[in-house]
Amino acid sequence: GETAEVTASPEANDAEYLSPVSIGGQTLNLDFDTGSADLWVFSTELPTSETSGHTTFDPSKSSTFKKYDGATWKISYGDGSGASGDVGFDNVAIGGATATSQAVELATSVSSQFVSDQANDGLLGLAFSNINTVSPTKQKTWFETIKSQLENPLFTADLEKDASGTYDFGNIDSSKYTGDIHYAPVDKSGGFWEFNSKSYSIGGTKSSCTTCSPAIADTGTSLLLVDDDVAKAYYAQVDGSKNDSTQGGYVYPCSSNLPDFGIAIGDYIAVLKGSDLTYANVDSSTCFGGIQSNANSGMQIFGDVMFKQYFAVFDAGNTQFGVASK
Ligand SMILES: O=C(CN1CCCCC1)Nc1ccc2c(c1)OCO2
Repeated sequence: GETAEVTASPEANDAEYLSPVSIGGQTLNLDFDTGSADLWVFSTELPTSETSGHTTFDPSKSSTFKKYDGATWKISYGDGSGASGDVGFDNVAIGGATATSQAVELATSVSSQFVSDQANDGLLGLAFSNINTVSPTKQKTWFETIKSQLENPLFTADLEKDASGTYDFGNIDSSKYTGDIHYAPVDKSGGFWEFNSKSYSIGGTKSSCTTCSPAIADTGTSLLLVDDDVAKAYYAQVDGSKNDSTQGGYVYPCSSNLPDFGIAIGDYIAVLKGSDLTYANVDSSTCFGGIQSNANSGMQIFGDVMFKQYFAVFDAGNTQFGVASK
């Protein structure tokens, strides 16, 4: 069976990580997103006013591209961004592994967030295809298309703080983590890599929260979006912190010593170091937290803030998600 490895390069503030993907021989830099299941790209079908700075996929230049007549797609993300367009099939290669006849969704419209993010040429969804948005027939993700060719039906994420990391497909590279991998069973019925998270710790003090929302492992989200009462409890321990609506969340003096924050991945508490829980500067003395409220959306979203501190295994063979120290 095959294995494949690809670099994941951070944008400013580690807001997102981009990886090179070859589609019909054309290489675009895509955001690998375990929180969605559409593979869509900036394309020559977009208005040129919206493609400045982006690499666009040109189906007319691919000898292997096949149009999927009548199929369309339309996606919107939790941050309010979105895109839509039409569909075709092509050969899609990542790190030397090629999925043939992979559904490739061509954008004919993208929201302003994507127009202005010139490093991002589209998304590669790694969630489950029951949430793919192609109509009239949902399409498989790249991972689902290639899974049967892989040595093992899994992939791993090793994202780094202000440095390039890797995604690996088909194998677990033991040089990338230390100690044990701690797994939680995944409920994939909602389409996400979803698991229970019924406790947390702040500065080493553990709390159980039987009413806490389930969590998803989401490489496409920068931050850690936790239930509102948990975010409140965390920042109650940070002097001078406040939930500032103009900044869009909790801010505090950059001189603060942030407490460690433990998140439950099933029965395992992964402790995130407080020293790595600041996301960005708001100004020279005010900082924006990596932990933010999910506004009680009913889902906790464990994004890149977690992946930068823990090696992650997305195991479709056993429908489980695991983390290990690194
Ligand atoms: O939207 C995303 C991630 N998304 C991945 C694809 C690119 C655009 C950003 N995350 C997200 C998920 C839930 C949210 C949220 C953001 O803000 C409030 O709730």
